[in-house]
Amino acid sequence: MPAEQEAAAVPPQAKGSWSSFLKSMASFNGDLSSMTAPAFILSTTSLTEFSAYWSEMPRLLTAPAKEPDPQKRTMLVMKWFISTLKQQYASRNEKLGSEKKPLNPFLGELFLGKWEDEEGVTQLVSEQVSHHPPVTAYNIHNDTHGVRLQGYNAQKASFRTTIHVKQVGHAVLHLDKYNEDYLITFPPLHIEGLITGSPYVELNTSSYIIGSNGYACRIDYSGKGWVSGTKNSLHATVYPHGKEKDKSSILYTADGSWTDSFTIKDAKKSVVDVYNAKKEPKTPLQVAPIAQQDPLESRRAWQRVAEAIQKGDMNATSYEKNIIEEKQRELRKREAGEKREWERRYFTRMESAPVLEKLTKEVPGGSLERDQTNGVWVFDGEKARVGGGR
Ligand SMILES: CC(C)CCC[C@@H](C)[C@H]1CC[C@H]2[C@@H]3[C@@H](O)C=C4C[C@@H](O)CC[C@]4(C)[C@H]3CC[C@]12C
Repeated sequence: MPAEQEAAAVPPQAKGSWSSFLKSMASFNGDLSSMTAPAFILSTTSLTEFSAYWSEMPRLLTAPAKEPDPQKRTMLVMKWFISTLKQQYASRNEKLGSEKKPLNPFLGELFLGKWEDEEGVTQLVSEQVSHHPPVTAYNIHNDTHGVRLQGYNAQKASFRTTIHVKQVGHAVLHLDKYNEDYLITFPPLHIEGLITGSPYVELNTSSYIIGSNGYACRIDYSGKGWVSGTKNSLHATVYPHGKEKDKSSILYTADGSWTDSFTIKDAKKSVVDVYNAKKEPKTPLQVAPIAQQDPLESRRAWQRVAEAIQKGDMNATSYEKNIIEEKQRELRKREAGEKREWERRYFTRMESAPVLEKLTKEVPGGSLERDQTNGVWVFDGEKARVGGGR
């Protein structure tokens, strides 16, 4: 990297703090929440909000529920999943010019909202169910089409020339009409552009979608690389369980870019669909005005921190963050004294999860990794009915 190109995107007054940040990464302990980043890279959005990326185009989420053929349904689940990647991994870069460090949610933090469009109402509940390690759980459901997505995720990071993140956890898409489940695993990622001060996410290796209908999908990710390759590329295949390596069993393929467009072909290599991420219309998420939100709701709880970050006032940011952290420490102390755990508002830790366990066995090297997510988390409909409110 030529010296003059180094940290080119870093504001002049932040060059010192960016190089200190890069140096501090050499002793990074893998805990993303404890990473102290310079002000210009801080986001005003909490990780609990990221759960909304799963359904910004409800039409694609509900499409599999309308398809009677199980192979095509699996292909439509694949199409929806790939369509969410741009929002999940590239939207901050596109909107803000670089990836940012999200706010680290506190235990019990909530993010609630809904999408209303021609698909009916699609409801979102996102809750921080664990602080050590940080785990976010979510439930997204559309009763008009009998579609439910629930999942939880944690991140395990390491530093080798850049930040590498392994995602732990999974999501399950359930279709009522076919009583079908699709286990979704998450791709590992790494941060590019760290040296130049304009970080962005690139996805690595592969992730899986395993249907209880006997079909599965593997998505391979590749990026620009040192010598060749194209940014944000993917190659995906749909195949019957156990036939991942058998080319003659491939039912559908998808090739292209998860930030631009990809083409889906059938077994005869005929084009079935071309998805263009730049043209697909999104439905805006509706979130209650801050004044009407529960005190645990993300935008209300972080309001003063977000204002301080926006002003670039680091002293006020630390002061306001400290108030939240102090309150959390007090709560944990009280719970320890009373020998009880924080009561999650919408989710419950499950001792046994037979459907998940069965589908996980179909993922090469798959395991539920309960110890890394403080348990297996499921949406608790009864809790939501009794105390969930909105
Ligand atoms: C920018 C850099 C200097 C700081 C590192 C920030 C780091 C903690 C952020 C960067 C990207 C974030 C990913 C994000 O791309 C998307 C998702 C998908 C979502 O479903 C779950 C959260 C996750 C994995 C974010 C975690 C925090 C990441 C790694």
